Amino acid sequence: MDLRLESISHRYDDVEVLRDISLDIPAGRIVCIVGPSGCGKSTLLRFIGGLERPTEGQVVQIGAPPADSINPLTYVFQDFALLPWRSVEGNISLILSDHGIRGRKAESIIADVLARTKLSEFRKAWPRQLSGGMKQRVAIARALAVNPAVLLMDEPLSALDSQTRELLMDDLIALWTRQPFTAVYVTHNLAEAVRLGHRIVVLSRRPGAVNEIVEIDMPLADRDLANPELDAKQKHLWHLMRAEAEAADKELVHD
Ligand SMILES: Nc1ncnc2c1ncn2[C@@H]1O[C@H](COP(=O)(O)OP(=O)(O)OP(=O)(O)O)[C@@H](O)[C@H]1O
Repeated sequence: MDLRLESISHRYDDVEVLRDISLDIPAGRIVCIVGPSGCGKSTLLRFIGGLERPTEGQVVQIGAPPADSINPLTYVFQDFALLPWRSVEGNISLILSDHGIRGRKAESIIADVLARTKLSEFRKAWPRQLSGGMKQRVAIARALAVNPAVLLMDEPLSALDSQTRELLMDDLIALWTRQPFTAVYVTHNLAEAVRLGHRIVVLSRRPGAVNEIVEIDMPLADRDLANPELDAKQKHLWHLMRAEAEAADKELVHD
C-alpha cells in the first residue's frame, strides 16, 4: 500500500502549522521527515495515521494493506510506551488479543517478531529490567506484530544515547534488508535521516512547507558511518536546515 499526501494545510486557531504539503510514500521505502522544531512534523504524522484531520487536503491510501495486516498504520513513539506491569511477551500479546488473536497464532507471531528484533531470550523480562535500547526494540517488535502497512515512527531513537542509537539503526537496517517495510520516520537527527531514509523530506520552519526532497538510492546495507556520499548528503541537508533552524529558534524564544 502506498500513501499519497495531497495538498495538506493545517492551522490550529490562528496558528498556521502546515502549508500545502504534497508527498508520495511508496511501499517498501523509508521516508524521513526532517525540519526545525515546531514546523509540524508530528502533526503531519498524526494526519498520516488518521488521528487528526488536516484543515485542507487529504491522505490517500493507494492499494490495499497486506491481507493479514491487523493495524495498517502503526506508531512507534520516542518514549517506547510499554506497559510496565506486563512482560516483553505480555506487551505484545496484549495488542494481539485486542484484535482477537490468541493461542497458537499469537504464539507464532510473538516468536517471529522477537526473533526478528533479537529479543527471543528476553521474552519473559519486565520493562524495568531492560535498557532504553531494549525497550525500543520491544516497541518495534510490538509494532511489527500487527503487520502494519506503514510504520509511523516519531523520533524513535531520540531518547537513547548515541551508541545505542547506532546499534538500533543497524538493527533497523538489518530488519529492513531481510524484509522491507514502509515507514514514515520523523527525526531531528540528520545522521539518522541519511542512514535510514530512501527519501528525505525537508520541511521549512512553521508553517511547515516542503523545502526540498532528497532521494538516496544507495542500499541501506551499504550505508556505513564513514561513507563520503552520505556525508555530502548530510552536509547538504544541514545547509538547507541551518537558516530555518536559526529562525525557528529565535521565534520560539520570542513566543
Ligand atoms: N493540538 C494542538 N493544538 C494547538 N497547537 C498545536 C497542537 N499540536 C501542535 N500544535 C502546535 O503546532 C506546531 C507544530 O507542532 P508539532 O509538534 O507538529 O511540530 P514538530 O515539528 O513535531 O516539533 P518538534 O520537532 O519540536 O517535535 C507547534 O507550534 C505546536 O505548538
